[in-house]
Amino acid sequence: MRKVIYLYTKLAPKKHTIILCTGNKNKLKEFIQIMGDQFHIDSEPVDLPELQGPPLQIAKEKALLAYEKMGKACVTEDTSLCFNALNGMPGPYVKWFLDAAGPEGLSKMLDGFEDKTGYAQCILSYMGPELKEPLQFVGQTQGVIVRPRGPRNFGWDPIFQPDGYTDTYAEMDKDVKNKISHRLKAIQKFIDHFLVN
Ligand SMILES: O=c1[nH]c(=O)c2ncn([C@@H]3O[C@H](COP(=O)(O)OP(=O)(O)OP(=O)(O)O)[C@@H](O)[C@H]3O)c2[nH]1
Ligand SMILES: [Mg+2]
Repeated sequence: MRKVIYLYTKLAPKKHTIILCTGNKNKLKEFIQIMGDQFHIDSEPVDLPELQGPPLQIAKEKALLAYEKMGKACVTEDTSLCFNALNGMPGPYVKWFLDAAGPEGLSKMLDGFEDKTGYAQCILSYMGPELKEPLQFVGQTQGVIVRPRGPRNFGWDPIFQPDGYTDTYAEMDKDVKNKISHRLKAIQKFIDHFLVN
């Protein structure tokens, strides 16, 4: 019996726990779908103030605030939707644009521009007691901004159509989004870093 238990713990080692500080249930869901097989994801729904500035700086401050609040190693995520015709805006401020204008209004912002291209960006930040500054992992997916198509349960998913696809993020199966998304790419870099270090 002892041998069996030993073998079992060897073959099925306990998953590492990652604490994700986010108030966004859809982000959490995607984290679990993407990395739930490899890690146990614990979430803390802390409402963190977000400062103004370049995306990496905003994400860094968010990670430091989360770490200060939690008092232990944790992960935060900051997501941007960037329009090339607007030199990257609304970017990290997309949440406020969405709240004010909805997906329609957001897509109409590009009506006066020929260039409808843009990109979704995820900055994953990890801060722990062994670090002076957060580690940051950036994932980007290029695409075009379209009029809303598909379910409206997650942010700007209905107006973002990734390059090489005819569906918006909202129209595609979750499995497909999670294989090409900005979030997947940032998580992949995060996992690669911790696997080699
Ligand atoms: O269609 C979408 N597909 C996505 O994959 C996605 N990821 C985030 N978002 C939205 O973009 C804003 C980012 O702001 P954000 O990073 O500050 O997030 P948040 O404030 O909701 O949560 P958090 O800061 O507590 O983690 C918020 O409106 C999010 O709802 C997405 N919308
Ligand atoms: Mg936020």
